[in-house]
This record gives sequence, C-alpha cells and structure tokens, in this order.
Amino acid sequence: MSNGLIPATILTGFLGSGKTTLLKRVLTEAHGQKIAVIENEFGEENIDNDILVADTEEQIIQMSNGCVCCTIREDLRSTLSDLAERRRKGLIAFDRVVIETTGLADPGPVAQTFFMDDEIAESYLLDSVVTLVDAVHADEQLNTRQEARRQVGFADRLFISKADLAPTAALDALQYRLRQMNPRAPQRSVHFGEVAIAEIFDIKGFNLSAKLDIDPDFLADQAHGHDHHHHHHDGEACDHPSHHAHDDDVKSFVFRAKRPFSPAKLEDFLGSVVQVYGPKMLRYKGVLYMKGSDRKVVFQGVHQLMGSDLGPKWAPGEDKLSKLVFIGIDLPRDILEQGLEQCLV
Ligand SMILES: Nc1nc2c(ncn2[C@@H]2O[C@H](COP(=O)(O)OP(=O)(O)OP(=O)(O)O)[C@@H](O)[C@H]2O)c(=O)[nH]1
Repeated sequence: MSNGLIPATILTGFLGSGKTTLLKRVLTEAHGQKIAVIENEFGEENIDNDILVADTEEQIIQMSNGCVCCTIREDLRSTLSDLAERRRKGLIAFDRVVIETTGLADPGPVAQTFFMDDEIAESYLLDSVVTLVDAVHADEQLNTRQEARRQVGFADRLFISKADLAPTAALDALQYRLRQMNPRAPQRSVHFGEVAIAEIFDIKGFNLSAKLDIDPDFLADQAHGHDHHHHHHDGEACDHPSHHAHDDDVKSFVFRAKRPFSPAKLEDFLGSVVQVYGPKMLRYKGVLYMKGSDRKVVFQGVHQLMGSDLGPKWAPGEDKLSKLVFIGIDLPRDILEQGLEQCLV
C-alpha cells in the first residue's frame, strides 16, 4: 500500500465455519504475497497450527490461548507491535497480516485494537473483517450465540461455507437473514475456501461509520473486558470463555495419547458418541496417530458432522502422538476420555 501501512484482515466466523480451510487455501495460492498469520485459538492447544503449518512456509504466529475480548487484546497488541518492529528492522518480511479469531470471539475488540492504540494505528491499516458463515449450522448459532451475530454484524464480506450440504431453500433463507442483519456486506458461497485473493484482500471495507452503528461505543470502549463496567448490547452478555461466570457452559479439553488409535474402533466410537452428544459438541479437531499409517490424520467435526484427511508424514524423529481438542457445552468429558482410551491399540 502506498501509505506504507501494513494491511490487516480479520478473519472471523463461528466455530467450524471454515476459517482455517479458507486461510490454508489462501496461503497456498500462488499470489506472491507473504502473509503473516496470527492465530487466536480457544482451547488449551493450538491444533490449527499443526494443520496449517503442515504445508506452507508462511509465518504462523501463535498467540496465547484465551479470550480475545479480554486478555488477548493486550497480547494481540503486543504481537502486532512486535511484528511491525521486526519488519522495520528487516528481520522478517511480510506484506500483510491475517488474524484468525477464535470462533467464540466477538470481532469488535479485535478491530478496536487497530484504532485505539497509536503505535498499532501508525503501522497497520485494518483492511476488512471477513466473516465465514456455516450454511448448515448458522441458523442455530445465530439464534443462540451473541458472538455469531456480532461476527455477521461486523463483516465487510460474508462467505457462506458448506453450501454444498444445505438445501437450496435453507440457503436462500439464510442469505435473506444475513442480508437483514448486515445489508452492507456482499455475500457469496465459498466451497472449501475456494476464493480468489482479490475477494478477500484490499477490500478497503473497514468502514468506521458502519461499525459505529453496530457498536456506538466502538472507539470509546477502551476498558472493554478489563473491568466490570464494560457495557453490552441489547441486554446481552459478552460471552467469552474462561473470564466470565456466564460462560461456564462452554468448555474445552484436550485428549492426548502416545499409543496409536485403532482406526476401526475409533470410527465406531466416534460414530456413536456424536449420535448422542453431537448437539453439545460445538467443535472438535485434532491430529491423530493411527495404527498402520505413516501419515498424520487430521480429524475434525462440528456437531454430528465430522471428517478426516490424510496429513503429512510423521517426520523422522518426531514423537508420534494424538492430540484432540473438544469444545462444547456440558461435554461428557469422562465418557469421551474413557471411550477414546479404549480405541487405542
Ligand atoms: N462440506 C463442506 N465442508 C467444509 C466447507 N468448508 C469447510 N468445511 C469443513 O468444515 C470443517 C471446519 O472447517 P475449518 O476450516 O477447520 O473451520 P474453522 O472455522 O477454522 O474452525 P475453528 O477455528 O476450529 O472454529 C472442516 O472439516 C472442513 O473440511 C465447505 O464448503 N463444504
């Protein structure tokens, strides 16, 4: 960009909406740009880095876990400032930054960082907020989750993923609903993240006055999340994990194992467990060590929908282990842990 500011894109969307899929696609597309990615993951473990890092040479900056709304705000600020400084000194080169937020994040405070902090504002230009919407689960998410609605409200562009799995009538209804919620943002379906680079970068979409409509205190709310006076909208609470008592319903845990999984047992177990607990399982994903395979298996799902892909080979000398993160409401942790344990060889 001519003004020397580093363009930044905030990639948001509810849990499992296809952010990583899209990002991975963008990173592997031959566009000649160097992209720094800041991952902000909810859960004890950043599985996305394992997935993303697998086949790109891009820079992935891992941030600490937790809540974008509260603690991460400071971390994001320092991560951005650190990146800009290393770039100025010529220690690293990149053309733009993408921040992938956690599915449970309100993008408001993330976007605010670019305006509230002078140092950040002098180095970066927030280009746009890009929001992915899951065609299969969006209705339910929008009905029940304030963050999902805020993600739509803040979007400069809406991409609808999993349209391949939704009936046409449902898709039409969803598009209508999204248009009511955010008439400014163009929307289109995106199949497994297949999107032209020009459609997500240099949109110059971040329109401050529109943001101020959604959140009149957007620029005033400096203390958001750091004290108990921060305001909420429409009487709704800001739901961010681990910092507010009312979030206690959403929890995550990580399952780890050094012994390999028996593929058949695992398939049986997961198939039956999602039949019963699928509605509570917001998101689960992991990198699995399978008996009889020299490659990692990347496994993930949202509610009852799950799938797996063959990942890269285990590197020589790399410790083979499985790592699965589950995010959900009142998750039956014991049942999952014991069940998984029994699927090990
Ligand atoms: N059928 C279908 N599946 C998709 C599409 N896009 C993504 N998926 C699948 O949806 C699942 C979730 O995709 P991710 O890209 O990991 O979603 P995410 O938003 O990064 O997830 P979190 O960051 O964990 O919340 C994966 O199994 C993808 O393969 C699509 O267009 N169609």
